[in-house]
Amino acid sequence: MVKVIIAGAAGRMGQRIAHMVESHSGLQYGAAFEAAGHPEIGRDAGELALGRKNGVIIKEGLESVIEQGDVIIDFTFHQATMEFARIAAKHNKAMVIGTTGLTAENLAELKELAANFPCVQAPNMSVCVNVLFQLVKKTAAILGDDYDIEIIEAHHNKKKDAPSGTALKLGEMAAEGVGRNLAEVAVLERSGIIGERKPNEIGIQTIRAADIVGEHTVYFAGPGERIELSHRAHSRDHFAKGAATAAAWVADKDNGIYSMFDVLGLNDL
Ligand SMILES: NC(=O)c1ccc[n+]([C@@H]2O[C@H](COP(=O)([O-])OP(=O)(O)OC[C@H]3O[C@@H](n4cnc5c(N)ncnc54)[C@H](O)[C@@H]3O)[C@@H](O)[C@H]2O)c1
Ligand SMILES: O=C(O)C1=N[C@H](C(=O)O)CCC1
Repeated sequence: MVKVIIAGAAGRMGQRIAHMVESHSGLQYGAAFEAAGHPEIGRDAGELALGRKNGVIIKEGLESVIEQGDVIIDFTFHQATMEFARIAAKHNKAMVIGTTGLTAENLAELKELAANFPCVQAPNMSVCVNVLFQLVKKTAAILGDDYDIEIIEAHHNKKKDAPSGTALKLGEMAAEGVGRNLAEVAVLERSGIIGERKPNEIGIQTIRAADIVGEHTVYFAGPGERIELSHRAHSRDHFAKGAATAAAWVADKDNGIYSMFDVLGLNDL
């Protein structure tokens, strides 16, 4: 049985991950922790997330629970994630990182740290979104340079990072498909007299509203017609289920960075 430590256990994702860990036959809810000063510290994590006590008390900080689990599942905030990755590297504990908003510097440091622990890192852990990533790359490769690529994402009004990690990954996959570097062609905002659209741009636009769980559409628009590839999340459960699947998968892997393509066997599509 793989024992899981849930970071940010009182958060929106932390609570849904508790359900998916409890219902996974190979996982056990080992420990839970929250940020210093969080009002749920000291509370039974099961009572909070599952509606029944499970004896896992929400503690303060990762160091206080690091020996109580085998895999840390982290859906928190990018600076906290990096702090946890440094601790995981020190203790050789596996990690599943779903937190988005990691900078290029964060990702470079994570890659170095992962020489000391096995780590699955992905901006979206849903099966359908990971299939969509591959479909977008294939579609971009088939249609080529004659089609304008634009991405729109919509999320709830509590989300802190923009564009979403998923939208950025969709942009990367589309860019790969047409042989471009997203960092060179991404357009994240348009306002004023901006002139005509450059043919190689990949636009990514953001909507934040109410309780939208997560929606992404990629446009491939040519003269007189377009394809729209969309994913709409109905709940957070498919992200949480993906995180649980990744935790069970990564527990016995060699040190290094893995993606959900590795976990789901989607690399060779
Ligand atoms: N990869 C995916 O599939 C996926 C899916 C959904 C959300 N996310 C990402 O997960 C992250 C969290 O999303 P959310 O909606 O659950 O946010 P949230 O704000 O509801 O939860 C985050 C939790 O982390 C806790 N936290 C912050 N700093 C901490 C620290 N230093 N130590 C311990 N706990 C800390 C907060 O107190 C909070 O409870 C975001 O980056 C989001 O984009 C990823
Ligand atoms: O609710 C969020 O926050 C989500 N974040 C991820 C992202 O930024 O792509 C995945 C979808 C939900």
